[in-house]
Amino acid sequence: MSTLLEVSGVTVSFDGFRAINNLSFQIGPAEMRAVIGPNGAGKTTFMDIVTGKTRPDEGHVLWGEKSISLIGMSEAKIVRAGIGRKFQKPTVFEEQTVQENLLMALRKDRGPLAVLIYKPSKADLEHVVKLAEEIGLADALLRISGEMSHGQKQWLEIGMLLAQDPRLLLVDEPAAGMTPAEREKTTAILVEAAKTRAVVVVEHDMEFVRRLNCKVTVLHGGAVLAEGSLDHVTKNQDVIDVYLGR
Ligand SMILES: Nc1ncnc2c1ncn2[C@@H]1O[C@H](COP(=O)(O)OP(=O)(O)OP(=O)(O)O)[C@@H](O)[C@H]1O
Repeated sequence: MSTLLEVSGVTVSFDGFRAINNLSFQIGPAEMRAVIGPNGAGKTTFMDIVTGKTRPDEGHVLWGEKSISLIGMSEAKIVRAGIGRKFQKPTVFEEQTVQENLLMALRKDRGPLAVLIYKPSKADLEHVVKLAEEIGLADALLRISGEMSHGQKQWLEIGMLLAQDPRLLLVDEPAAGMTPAEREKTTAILVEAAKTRAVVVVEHDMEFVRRLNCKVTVLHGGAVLAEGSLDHVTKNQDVIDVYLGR
């Protein structure tokens, strides 16, 4: 398997406490991966490292075919390199419609003047329709985003990230606060997205992880405790002891 992201021997300490401890793992170019683990396992810190928010003390974070180091790269440059991150709370422009939000996400030139004089091209409008179909909001293009449900806002934000066509999408607890029906639809959106890019989902909800039907990495104490299918890792006694059995 070729590698899109390689994290090797990464360590991060906060005031002497090792939040990430010699962490190593790899993600392939079009794969879905779930990352699970108890509170404080280092899941958020791992995403902070990959997106350039936190700089590791040791180790390598290599990206793409050319194995470019992401360490020391600015957060904006990492986004441009093709890494998108979805935080837990949706951050759509509430007063704008779904279409306007998606158009804004597509825009390459975001300078103030460019925004003022922007008229969407036919190609941009068609692209937005396609994105809206991918996130199940094709019938909601003209709806004001702030009036939609929590789940719909989350899908819109996923669509806004997909508009940037990232090669890796990091998604933090997408199922939180969703109804069972919304969770199911979220699974479908992410599974579809992972056909053409890597998608890494951090999630506590085991039913959600099961439906993603993918390789699972269990973090504990800032390192990989177990890795494999969900059935494989949930049978692991260490995983039961530190996470599932609690
Ligand atoms: N900026 C920081 N300063 C000090 N300690 C930190 C900082 N960021 C994270 N930590 C600590 O590092 C450890 C790992 O935290 P992290 O948030 O990555 O865990 P997590 O697996 O995402 O947990 P959760 O499931 O609760 O979100 C925790 O013990 C946390 O308190």
